[in-house]
This record gives sequence, C-alpha cells and structure tokens, in this order.
Amino acid sequence: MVRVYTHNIRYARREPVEGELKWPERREAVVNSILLHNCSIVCLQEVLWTQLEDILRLLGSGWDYAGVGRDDGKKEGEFAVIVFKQALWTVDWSPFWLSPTPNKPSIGWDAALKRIVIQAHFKSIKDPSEAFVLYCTHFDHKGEVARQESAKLIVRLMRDQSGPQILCGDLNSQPEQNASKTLGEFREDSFYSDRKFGHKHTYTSFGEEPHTRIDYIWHTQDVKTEFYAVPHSHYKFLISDHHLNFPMSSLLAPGYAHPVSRQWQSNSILHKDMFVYPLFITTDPDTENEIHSLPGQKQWGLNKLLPYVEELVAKGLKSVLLFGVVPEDVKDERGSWADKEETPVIQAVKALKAKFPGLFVICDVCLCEYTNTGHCGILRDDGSIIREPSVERLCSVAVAYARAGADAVAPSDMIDGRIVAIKKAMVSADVAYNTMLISYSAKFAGQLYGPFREAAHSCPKKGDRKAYQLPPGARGLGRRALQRDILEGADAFILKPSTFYLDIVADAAEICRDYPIFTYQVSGEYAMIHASAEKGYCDLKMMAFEAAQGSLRAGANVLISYFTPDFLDWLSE
Ligand SMILES: NCc1[nH]cc(CCC(=O)O)c1CC(=O)O
Repeated sequence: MVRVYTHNIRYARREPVEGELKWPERREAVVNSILLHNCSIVCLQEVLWTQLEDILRLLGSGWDYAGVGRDDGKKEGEFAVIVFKQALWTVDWSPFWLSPTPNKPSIGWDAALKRIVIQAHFKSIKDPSEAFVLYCTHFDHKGEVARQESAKLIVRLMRDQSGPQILCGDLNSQPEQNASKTLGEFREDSFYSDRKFGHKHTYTSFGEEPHTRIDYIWHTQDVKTEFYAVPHSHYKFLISDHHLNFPMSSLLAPGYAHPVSRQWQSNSILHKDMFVYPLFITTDPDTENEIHSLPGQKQWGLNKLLPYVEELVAKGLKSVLLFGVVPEDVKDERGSWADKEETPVIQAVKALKAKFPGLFVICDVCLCEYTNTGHCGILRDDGSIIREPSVERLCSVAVAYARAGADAVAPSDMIDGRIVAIKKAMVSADVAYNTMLISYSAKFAGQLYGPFREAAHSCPKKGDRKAYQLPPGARGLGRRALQRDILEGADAFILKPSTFYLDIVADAAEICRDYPIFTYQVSGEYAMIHASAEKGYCDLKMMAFEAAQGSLRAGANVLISYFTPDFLDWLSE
C-alpha cells in the first residue's frame, strides 16, 4: 500500500491575484497539509526553486526530491517535482521535456512554455517487491495540441516500462478533453475509486467559478485505488453548523498551580513527595476512631486531626485526600451534606489550609458518603443513576470544595460527563485557575473497596456500583475512559485499584503520557497486605515497597496510599 499525494502549489507570484496570499503566508499550510496526510511520496507542481527550498526546510530532515527546473534542467523555471522520504524509498529518476525533443529543455508543439515530466522508479527499502514507476507532470495551459501530444508521449514512456505505474499532476485539461481521453484509453483515473472524500473539483482559481477538475492521479490497471480524496485546502467556511466545543484540555495552569503539583509533573524514583494520604473526617470534632478493617487508620474529628497531620507534615507529608463521614440521619437522596458549609470535608479543608498552607489538599468528590441510598449519584426508582441532576450536584460539590480552598478536586463517582461539566463549572466560578481536576478515570468495580465503605459509611443500601464503575475485565473501557477524560479537560488521572490493574496503569502512562498519573492502592489492597503480614505470609514493609514500586514501574508518579505515614518513616531510615 502506498499513499500518493499531488498538489499544484501555485508558483510564488510577486503580485498575488485577488484571494491569493503571498507564498510566505501560505507555505506552512502547504507543508503541514503534506505532513497531516502522512504521505511518504508527494508530487508537486509549479514549484520555484526558492519554494522547494522552503518546503524541504519546513518538512524537516529525512526528505529528498526528484526534479529539475523546466527552463534549464537545473534550477530555473518551475519544477514538477517528487518529494519523498529517503528512509523508505530508493528512487531512480530522469526528466523528459514534453516536446519532440524530450531529452533537452525545449518547448513542444503549440505550447506557451517549456513543460516537463519526471519519471521515477520507486522501490520500497523495507519490501523491495513493492516497486512502481511514478510520473509527475504539468501540461501546458495554452496549447491544445501540446497537451494531447504530451499525453501520447507519456503513454509511450509508460509502454516501455513494466509493472505498476502512477501518473500524478496538473493536466490543464478536463476529463472530457483530449489529453485526459488519450490517457484514459490506457489508464485508470483514481477519481472513480469506490471510496472517496472531499471536493469533486481540484482547481479553484482562488474563488472564481466555475471550478474544474484538471489534477489527476492516473494509474495502470494493476494498481487498485483504495481511497481517493480531494481534501479541503481552504478554511474560510464552517465545517459544520455546530461550532467545535471549547477544548477544555487547553487549560494547563491548574495542573501546576501549587509547588507540590508542580513537582508531580515530573517523574522520578520513590520519595516522600509522591505520597498522598487518604483521611476520613467526621462531624464530631473530638472523634478518634480506629477502623477495624483498615489497621492503623482512623476516622478523625478536626480537633484530633490537626495535631496528627502536624506530626506527619513534620515528617515530610505533602498531600492528603479527604473523605467525609456523616451521621446516617443527615443523609438524603441528593447527598445534600456533601457541600454544606458545616460538612466535615469543607471544615477540614479550611482548617488544614489555614494551618498548613503548603500542604496539597485534595477533596474526593462523590455523593455516596452523603446519600441515603449509599450510591454515588441520584437514583431513579429502578435504582439506576439519573445522569444530569447527579452531575449537577457533583459540580456544586466540586466548586464548594474549591472555594473552601482545596488544591484539587477528584471526582470518584464515575458518572459519564462529569469531568467536562465540573471543569466548566469551575471556570464559571473562577476557581479553575488554581484548582487541579484529578479524574478517577479508570476505576474498576469489585471487591477491593469493602473496608473503605465501612470507614466512610458509604456502602450501597441496595444493588452495587457495576452500572457506573468499570467491569474488571474491560481494559478497552479503561483506555476509552482515559482518552475521554483527556478531551474533557482532566489535569491528572487516578487509576484504581492498583496492584490488580497495573496493565491499566501502563495504558494510562501511554495514553496520558503528558499528565501526572496517580495510582490508588485502595482499602482492600491495604487490608490484604496487612492480613497477610499478620499471618506471617510476608513482611509488611517489603510488601508495601514492592507494591509501590510496581505502580511506579507501570507508569504512576503519585501514590495514594494508606501506608503513607509508614513510608514517611521508612523513607527517613
Ligand atoms: N465513590 C467514593 C470512593 N472514593 C474512593 C473509594 C474507594 C477507596 C478505597 O477503597 O480505599 C470510593 C468507594 C467506592 O467507590 O465504593
């Protein structure tokens, strides 16, 4: 398979006609179109030597050309030229003038100007069986006889060759005219390909009607055209009656508004700055409750939390992730307590930011800790999530946390469309410029969140989360969720659980390679490691390191872990 591209690029006129831009204003578009269409073989017409120099420079290294100026066989006059990638093709070529004396610069028949065809034998370097002869030409614009004779001359050249042959160029002649007919008796016009895209006509005269088809890709019958296209070469018109959406992925600043998040933008080996510590905050300020299924972890009231965090900050803690725990009797179907002023998360953000301004505070954004159903959104009677009002709630919650001073919000609800909605809501509320939006993009449903749900009192009362968290076998959905959330404007990505899902982490490292990637070693993973160490099946510290290193190796650069306080000690040893 070979992609061939032909374009009459219009010689660089000193005095452009109406609707025409000067060459320096057009040249990047001309070259970028070549690069966009990803062709390794490009036929160009009306190319002056200075234009060819520009084109080769703008294409970058690795390109060569076959062609000569038609006036002197060197650099004078327009080139009909083939530009190609050196690494892919070996090329053996010669010029022929379209005249009775084809081997020297000459005018033919009733032509107004000297005209030329480049004949080039192409052979693929990778697969030498892929070989063909390519012609690049530009027929005279005045001489009718010259055009027909030129066509005959090329047909004769082609007869002397065997194997596939392709002819590209500007014939200054429409399909029903003699030159095209002469070629058509022997060759096929790729215009009649089954698959086609774009304009019918190839010549625009910079806007005057009528437009015509005078540029062609002809080929011998042993070549099959898979696809023929005349793509857009001007962009004055709207490409649809809808504008493209405001690309949220254009906002970069929220991802590095804080010294800690700045550091997260660069990868390195395991160190304290990489850890984010999840904390459960209760309404009663004096609580300090052990969580049985999470050894060493507690639910914290604010009065107890602050001294504890102070101790950790002194050891090098850089970031925390906050979850709220509220009494059952304040829960309702909309999760109203998620963003109430007195809700534990908002109170904790304010207190933590006041006391530790350098600490990077992330708020988990979800409704499940606040709904009486225990689900992450608002439900229909049949138990399914109603998307729009749920996303609206998540937007207010995210904005409320950002306003309270959160450095980042991390929606873990997994309802479709919430990333772009939250980003837009934060832009409108003018909190987007310094609030990072970290998407739990690929979060899988399963058994590993059990201890958390006990800690946060967020277990679904009925049903499960399989309709909005990803099925464990679905790598494709994980990849698609990551791609989608890039487009929706996420500043960073959380993958969870971690250890059972390191292929997804590696996928994220590839798909989101320019973003910080977090893994969340979730409650079930933490509990498993503890249980196994307690039974004597492993060494707790070594296992914790091995798991952390697995995440880093797969491509993560931030680790959300209940082992954070331990690592602050271990990494000081
Ligand atoms: N939706 C809220 C949320 N945010 C983080 C976790 C799990 C974290 C853990 O298990 O440590 C959950 C629980 C869930 O989805 O059921």
